[in-house]
Amino acid sequence: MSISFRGIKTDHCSKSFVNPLLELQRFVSVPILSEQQDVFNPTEDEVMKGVSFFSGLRGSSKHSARFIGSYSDGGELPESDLPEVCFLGRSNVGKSSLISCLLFAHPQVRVSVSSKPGHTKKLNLYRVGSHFTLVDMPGYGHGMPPSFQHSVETYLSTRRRLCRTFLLVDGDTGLTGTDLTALDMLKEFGISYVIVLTKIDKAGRHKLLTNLMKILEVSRHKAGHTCFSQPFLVSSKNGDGVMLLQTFIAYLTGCVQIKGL
Ligand SMILES: Nc1nc2c(ncn2[C@@H]2O[C@H](COP(=O)(O)OP(=O)(O)OP(=O)(O)O)[C@@H](O)[C@H]2O)c(=O)[nH]1
Repeated sequence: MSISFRGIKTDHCSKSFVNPLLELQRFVSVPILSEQQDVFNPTEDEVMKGVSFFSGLRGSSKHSARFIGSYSDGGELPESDLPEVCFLGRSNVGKSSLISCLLFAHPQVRVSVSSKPGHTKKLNLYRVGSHFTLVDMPGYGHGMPPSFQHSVETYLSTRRRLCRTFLLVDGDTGLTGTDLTALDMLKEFGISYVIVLTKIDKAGRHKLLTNLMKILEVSRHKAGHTCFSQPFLVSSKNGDGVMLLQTFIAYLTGCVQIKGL
């Protein structure tokens, strides 16, 4: 599948229609992803459909997003038949900021963000209409709550409708030792996941590319088939990559169909 993609870039959180991975590709002569690897490359029309699920507008019907609750034990979450995706990563990597950006069209939903690592102590659930649920997890590493391991492992091993885990890695810092431990855990649990590089606005192009290539190499060797081969690159500060990620989540949760997939 070809990876050409037309990006219409604006500096607005909900309007940044750009694939930062392909922007980076313009500066390297070798393909970042090989021809054989799966690529998520929706058309502009498909992106608009995906984004409409997040904005709450779908055809003539409207829906809203809401906060469901906070849970310190991964086994205590309310049962649901809706598909779910969760966001895992080091403390301060930008999980809550990304969820806030994904739910940008719903200012009534307050996602608490802090510059202090370890701010998110519980699993926080957000629901978009009656379509899917987003789960913000506590961060690992600095400021990690004592309940982290039990809570997150219970969640990952028991959640029936978990369709994908997003493992967030800081695009400016790159992979850390704790990220490698998280990759091992996901592999051990057989969890399907996708890597998301955050804070790409902070990283210079060279650093971002170096960190991205390292992640691709490690995920190829460590993760095998449980890791989706295309990482997503995002900035919650300027919205780059967010619409593409919204579309991917809408696709994973069965809300939109993407031609060729
Ligand atoms: N420049 C930049 N800063 C970001 C971005 N995303 C998050 N931040 C900042 O990073 C800090 C941590 O963001 P959070 O979203 O609270 O991170 P978290 O992963 O939920 O953190 P924990 O609660 O510790 O697990 C905040 O100061 C954010 O403003 C981004 O895309 N770009």
